[in-house]
Amino acid sequence: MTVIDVSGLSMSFRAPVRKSGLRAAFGSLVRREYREVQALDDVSFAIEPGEVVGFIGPNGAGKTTTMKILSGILHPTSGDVRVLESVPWQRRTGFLKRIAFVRGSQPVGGSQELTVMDSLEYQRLLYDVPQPDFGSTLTVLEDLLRLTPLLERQLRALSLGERMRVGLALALIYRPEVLFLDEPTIGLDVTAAGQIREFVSDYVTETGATVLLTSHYMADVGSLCPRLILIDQGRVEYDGPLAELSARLSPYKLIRITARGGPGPDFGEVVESSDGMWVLRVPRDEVAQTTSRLLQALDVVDLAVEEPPLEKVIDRAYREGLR
Ligand SMILES: Nc1ncnc2c1ncn2[C@@H]1O[C@H](COP(=O)(O)OP(=O)(O)OP(=O)(O)O)[C@@H](O)[C@H]1O
Repeated sequence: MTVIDVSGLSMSFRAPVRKSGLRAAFGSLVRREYREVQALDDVSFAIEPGEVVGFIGPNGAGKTTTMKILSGILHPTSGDVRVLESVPWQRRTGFLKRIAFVRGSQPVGGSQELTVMDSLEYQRLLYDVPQPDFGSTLTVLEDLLRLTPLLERQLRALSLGERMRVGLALALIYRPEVLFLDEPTIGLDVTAAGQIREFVSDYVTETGATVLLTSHYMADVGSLCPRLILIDQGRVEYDGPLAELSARLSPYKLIRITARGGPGPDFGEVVESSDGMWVLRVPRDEVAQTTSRLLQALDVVDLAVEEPPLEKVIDRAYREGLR
């Protein structure tokens, strides 16, 4: 069974046009002008059970709009969508209990006066989680998200990183099968972001959940998502393995070499060098041959072949497009 099936999805918003200045402000009270924003234009993709898919694109590409539609918050202008065989915007209780939508920009809603434990209890009642399941899931989440010291704290007193951990716990306490994660590491420091990534990876391994994840941080995408869907101006530009996108956009690999004397100019373009270490940019189909020549010609201490940094690949995709 396909978990997420999207076909010909389009969404346009009618946004009021407001000109600046007092006269224009009064004018808009009498006669409102609108402009049409085409956020999604004929988007199609399918996601199978247990897949973790990175949904990436520049600002305003349509990622959050798609997630809102898939989680039943927005009704699209047109198109067919099935998530767990349900139409999301019909918001059937049975469906809502099987999915979760977590936004890094606002991970915990509701009354900020409640403690974390009260909020978890509230979720238990709302989602009808049997007490034994609640207890066992909470034990796992406490451990994976290091929640124990936070349980008696009020939501309003949590730091950004703590809010994200709590937001995930609130979303996962009812064990959803499909997880929509919108920028789960936004604003977090390197360590906190790494912990969230590790948690998502463990959760997926343990539960087999299906995940659609947006992020502007390539570390999230690179470490969690074997498959990428790249969207730009509301249209899907790429859907496939991460490695293939890399190969398509960057016909080079990097050879990182530590050697006495240095490689010299005839082995490839040197893109970085320091203290006996050089990074060479070499066409993909010449990597094996260049590596063997390097090993024969030089006193090599260390050698590694690397993909170009994902940031560079994606930046190129955003700036130059894929068509
Ligand atoms: N409620 C709305 N009314 C009018 N336009 C909207 C509304 N919501 C989104 N849009 C527009 O739809 C387009 C897609 O927005 P969306 O938030 O889905 O982008 P995004 O890919 O999530 O961007 P970001 O990476 O900046 O979060 C943008 O042009 C945005 O301005």
